[in-house]
Amino acid sequence: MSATPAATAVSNADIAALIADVPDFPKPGVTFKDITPLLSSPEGFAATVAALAASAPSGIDVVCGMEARGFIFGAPVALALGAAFVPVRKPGKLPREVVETTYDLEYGTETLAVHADAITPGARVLIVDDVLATGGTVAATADLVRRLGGSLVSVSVVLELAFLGPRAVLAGHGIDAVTALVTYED
Ligand SMILES: O=P(O)(O)OC[C@H]1O[C@H](OP(=O)(O)OP(=O)(O)O)[C@H](O)[C@@H]1O
Ligand SMILES: Nc1ncnc2[nH]cnc12
Repeated sequence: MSATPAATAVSNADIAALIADVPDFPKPGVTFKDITPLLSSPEGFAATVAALAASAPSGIDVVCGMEARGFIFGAPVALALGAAFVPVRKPGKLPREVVETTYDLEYGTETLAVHADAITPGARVLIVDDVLATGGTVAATADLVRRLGGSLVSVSVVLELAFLGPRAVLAGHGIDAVTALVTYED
């Protein structure tokens, strides 16, 4: 007898169908990938979290999720893996000592911060986010993880804008283990 979990009935193509293109947001020339229809689908959201968790190597101690959309997927993935969740936040939000870094986005610049004691040296870390665009956010988070002594073992995202070349950027930071559920080639 076999049973098919509900989550596996939803394919990555189904997940892609729940991501909407919004032209010229937040500025002309950018096509914004809107994940809110995916979040509105309990089956789609559950399948996405399950697929992200399934993509992780074994023995993950910490999942880092970046404010804000990385929290939506990172926290449930951490629960699914039995790992700690560490929020990587925009500046001025964390109440204790932080390490922080500033980097470029597809549509601006951003600073991210993490509590200085958030990661035990040697901890095996998975980064989870919704979108991999230029790769700047993941690279910045990897920098924070490493400054705290964490071992970044993998990155999992819902969608990748491959035409922006993020893999080369991440490879330049020594990050080769990257999983995207949905990839846009153009
Ligand atoms: O690969 P990159 O070029 O760095 O872009 C990807 C990042 O951009 C978005 O975050 P954003 O800073 O827009 O913040 P939000 O999650 O608060 O919407 C997205 O959630 C990723 O974190
Ligand atoms: N095109 C895009 N759509 C949604 N989130 C993004 N983050 C960076 N680029 C993005």
